[in-house]
Amino acid sequence: MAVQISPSILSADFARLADEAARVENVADWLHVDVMDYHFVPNLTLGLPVVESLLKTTATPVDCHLMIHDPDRWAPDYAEAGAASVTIHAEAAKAAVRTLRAIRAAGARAGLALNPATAVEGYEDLLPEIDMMLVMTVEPGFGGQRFLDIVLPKLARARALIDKHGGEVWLQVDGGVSAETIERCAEAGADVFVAGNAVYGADDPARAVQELRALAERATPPRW
Ligand SMILES: O=C(CO)[C@H](O)[C@H](O)COP(=O)(O)O
Repeated sequence: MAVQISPSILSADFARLADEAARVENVADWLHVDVMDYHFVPNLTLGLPVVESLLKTTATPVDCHLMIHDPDRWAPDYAEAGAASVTIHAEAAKAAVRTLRAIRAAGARAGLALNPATAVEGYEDLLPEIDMMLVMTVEPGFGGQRFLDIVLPKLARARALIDKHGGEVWLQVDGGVSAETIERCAEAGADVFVAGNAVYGADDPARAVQELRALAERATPPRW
């Protein structure tokens, strides 16, 4: 699987989202949109109406990460709106299988996110239901946090479980991903890299995406 970079608009200027999306168009593989509801995480960002507007302004596939209390209620709506990927949190979903199937039925890729303290082993049986696993390397809620390297062994275990399963499940990493940390994530087996501050905090976000991609490609084990 080729390395994919997903800039997080959490670190972008929310008053100029269309322009901010355009700064990485044709360079980034995805646009990562963090939906936070002030219940599942202690921060509030944006919801479905903003995502619907953003979808009209960008050609980059949108990767919605739902950090919300009730993903079972809302996740299918994001897929129906046109998000190409919708990720729900294992800690929040009460009907994960039904919700993941509803995301797929609406035409989007279905993702399952795990907080730093959530064990991947408890979710092995859900691998046939997902297109991507997201391993958080910060506590979700805010951009610009310090990368939690204690999560790297879990990332490697997730890679091993995915390889054992044998399906086409991508492994995404999110939180503190930067030029200093991305190589360790790639070595542990991640193939989709979310970066907020490292992209939108840079003078030239498109160049930052290219540099992150080059670092990840160089560090990706040859088996891909
Ligand atoms: O999900 C998130 C926070 O909960 C963000 O996607 C993530 O933190 C990106 O920001 P940065 O790369 O600056 O850490």
